[in-house]
Amino acid sequence: MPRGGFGRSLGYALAGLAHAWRTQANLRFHFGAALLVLLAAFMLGVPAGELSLLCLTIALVLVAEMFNTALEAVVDLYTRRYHPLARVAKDVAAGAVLLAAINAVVVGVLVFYPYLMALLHRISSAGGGIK
Ligand SMILES: Nc1ncnc2c1ncn2[C@@H]1O[C@H](COP(=O)(O)OP(=O)(O)OP(=O)(O)O)[C@@H](O)[C@H]1O
Repeated sequence: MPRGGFGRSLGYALAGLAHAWRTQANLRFHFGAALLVLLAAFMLGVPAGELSLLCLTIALVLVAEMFNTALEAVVDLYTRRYHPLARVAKDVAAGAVLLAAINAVVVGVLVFYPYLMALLHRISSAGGGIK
């Protein structure tokens, strides 16, 4: 049965996601790290506002990775030979992913720091109580 415009577009978008997932080890790594971060946030009781910030930050990294993959494909479509502009395009796209990843580390430290400190404090207080 032929799909309508929206169904077709959704299918293409999902195919793009599946292709990136299959071919990009970095995307799988970032996704796995994101799941661990979200799990830790739930366990530490990080509230919804800060959880949203973490989700936005994670999405920024994954979206940058997807655009990097798309740009690599376009460059490779244009030329497989060495070209200084091809290098610039790929390096700048990779730099964008790096920036997003550095931002994610900074946001992660800022969000998790007080919760980790509180947890350490609780653990050390409990240890003191046992003596
Ligand atoms: N056609 C080209 N001309 C010049 N330099 C290129 C070209 N293709 C790749 N490079 C250089 O090699 C680097 C790696 O390119 P490549 O396409 O292998 O990206 P990658 O990040 O290794 O890909 P993937 O994300 O699929 O692992 C680029 O960042 C660029 O510096």
